[in-house]
Amino acid sequence: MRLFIVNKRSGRGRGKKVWTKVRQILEIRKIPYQVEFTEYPGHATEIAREAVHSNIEAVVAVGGDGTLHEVGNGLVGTEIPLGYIPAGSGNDFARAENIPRDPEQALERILRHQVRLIDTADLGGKVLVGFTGIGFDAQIADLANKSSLKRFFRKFIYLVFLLRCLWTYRPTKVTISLDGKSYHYDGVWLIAINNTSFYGGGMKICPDAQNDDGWLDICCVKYCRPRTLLRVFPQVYKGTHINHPFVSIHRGKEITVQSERPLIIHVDGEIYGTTPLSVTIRPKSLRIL
Ligand SMILES: Nc1ncnc2c1ncn2[C@@H]1O[C@H](COP(=O)(O)OP(=O)(O)OP(=O)(O)O)[C@@H](O)[C@H]1O
Repeated sequence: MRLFIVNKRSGRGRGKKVWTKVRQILEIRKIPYQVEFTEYPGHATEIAREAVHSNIEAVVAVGGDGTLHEVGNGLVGTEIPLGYIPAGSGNDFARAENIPRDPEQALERILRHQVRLIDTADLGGKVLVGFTGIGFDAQIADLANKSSLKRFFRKFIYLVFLLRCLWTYRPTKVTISLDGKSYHYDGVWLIAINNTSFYGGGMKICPDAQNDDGWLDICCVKYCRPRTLLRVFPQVYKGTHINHPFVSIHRGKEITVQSERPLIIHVDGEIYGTTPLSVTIRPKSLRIL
């Protein structure tokens, strides 16, 4: 029996539509299932944690990267595999894992039940499944999520706040420690610490990141003027931004980020807190389908 954890609100209601389609297929094909709907932030983790003690063969997250993150947090370190049917607006984990956006095809992949072990990373309490952003990008995500203009601008809300923050954001001094070695950077715009290559709805911020190689990839953007950042920005969708001198790429297993002033952090697309941050890789700690 598979348990589906559905965030009906994900993707501005896409979660509900996707689940209706998945449920129809399960019923037509007489495939037994259980379903639980999330009612508040953190609920998906609670449901997944409880499922670990029952006779469930897989837990399937239906939602965006936030829902995947929460279910992953409930299953990490256990024998129960995580399936994913993307229904969010970003769907960066699905992009990295080549999980089809079409619910029927995504379900087909789950039913094949081919288990793969992936890395996660410990943040001291929570676990990162896909990606983390610190600084400029997290600030944009925070403002966009809180904004009442969200309904009006929909997915373009990030672009609106990107343009606004470009002229108001204050780059700062940051120290990144990687497995004991420290890098001091001034004028830092953002630091991404990624297990998978994508974030922000298709930005290939750490193009070489692989979630089963035992490493976390880091992209640090620093020392550049807003105009330059804006000019180079489209290249992040191809991953070619890494060739610019103001972009530094690193890899590490134990990473700490300290900054002159507290910087906002997002983890798998949801606001997590502020710096300092410590991240430690947990190799092959999550089973996925
Ligand atoms: N019933 C609910 N009401 C309010 N928030 C919820 C509810 N259920 C889940 N959530 C929260 O909604 C957050 C966002 O969900 P999710 O990431 O799945 O969708 P999304 O933001 O539309 O997609 P994406 O992250 O791909 O853009 C989750 O992290 C979760 O904490």
